[in-house]
Amino acid sequence: MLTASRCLLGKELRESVPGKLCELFGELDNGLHLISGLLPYLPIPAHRHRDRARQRLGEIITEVIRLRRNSSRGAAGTDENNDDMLQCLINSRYKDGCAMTDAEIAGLVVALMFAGKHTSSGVSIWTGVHLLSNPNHLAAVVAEQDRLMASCPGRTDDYHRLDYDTVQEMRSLHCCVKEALRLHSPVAAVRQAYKHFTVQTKEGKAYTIPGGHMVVSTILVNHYLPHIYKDPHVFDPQRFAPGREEDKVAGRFSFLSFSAGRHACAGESFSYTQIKVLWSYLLSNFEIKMVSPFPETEWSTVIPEPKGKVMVSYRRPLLLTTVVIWTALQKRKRGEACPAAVAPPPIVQGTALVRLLRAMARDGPLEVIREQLAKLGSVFMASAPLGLFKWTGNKHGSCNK
Ligand code: HEM
Repeated sequence: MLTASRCLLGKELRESVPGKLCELFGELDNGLHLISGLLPYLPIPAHRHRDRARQRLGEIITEVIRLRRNSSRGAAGTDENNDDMLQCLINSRYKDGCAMTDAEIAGLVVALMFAGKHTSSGVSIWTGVHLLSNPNHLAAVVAEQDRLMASCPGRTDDYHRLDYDTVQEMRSLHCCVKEALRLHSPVAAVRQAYKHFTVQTKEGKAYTIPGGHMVVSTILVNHYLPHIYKDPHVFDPQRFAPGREEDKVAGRFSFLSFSAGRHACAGESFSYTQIKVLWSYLLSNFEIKMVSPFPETEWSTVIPEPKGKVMVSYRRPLLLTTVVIWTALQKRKRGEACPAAVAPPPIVQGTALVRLLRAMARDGPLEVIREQLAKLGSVFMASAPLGLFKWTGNKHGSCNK
């Protein structure tokens, strides 16, 4: 919700009313029952709450649109400071040169937020569940994170800043998200046939779809066809890697999670980026283990999410390391005795120094940390086999082990 609201609705709403937005979108969710598909305005409490929330959302968003339109640059429709979807829609023009009304814009951004909410969160959870249950794939993704973070262009100023290009390079993580999508596609594609047409099965049997009929593409069934996907029930992200590319085996309709054709999902690229940013952040900062059993699928909801709670345990070794060493640095600065040895947990190994600086950079400007290190004149030594991380030898001579 937070990343989507920043990208789609803009920084005003992301920063000023994030809790309120979550609550209002939650009310929209609660108004989505199976009966809503048949009788969307049935006067039941869930629908009343939904409609009230929609109205409130409309008011909040149109207020932002009004402020932007009235601001000097917003009035010209070219406010480059607002790099979000809301501003794109404000700036857009119909073919006859007319701008969209505030109500149209508000309706579109609410629809976009809603289209991506459960789909992306469901796939994020499935991606995590599969990754945490497959140590080999998890190790490959973590190694990819380490490699890409080490060469991320933003690292000197703010080591942890992810940029768009780096996210696009996360091939292993991308394949894992795609494989989670294949196994747990959240949406079915529904189309109306305008004129009759014939389809043929691979055995050569022909079926005619009469014009006017609704056609539901059972994406999940397609994704488990063994002549397209080898061992279709197995989580195997490598099936999308060069050389195998099973998502192309049956032509351009082999992989259908985002549907296809003119009305394919408009948010495909955004979803991948969002889910990858989320897992990149979690995997770079936490050691996570799944402690609940592999979840079953909840088929009774509109979007099949994991049934029940998925429980994980997590710890933040970098933070611990940072706190221990940062505290010692501060003591040193004040001229107090510092510990003879600092021994963070065994997780601190080969890339410890890089990771340490990265973690420290989050607590304060890197310049300050560099200054601290220079003042101290310390040498950090990573002792990988023992998992110890010590500092030694400084010009004051009091701390040499
Ligand atoms: C993992 C996440 C997502 C999945 C699996 C997904 C899947 C789909 C599918 C299958 C359709 C086509 C439905 C049909 O053919 O009847 C669709 C349509 C659409 N999606 Fe998504 N979606 C996701 C995320 C998003 C996001 C984040 C956005 C917006 C930011 C979005 C915006 C849309 C829109 C606007 C359409 C309608 C396109 C049209 O009718 O022309 N989706 N999505």
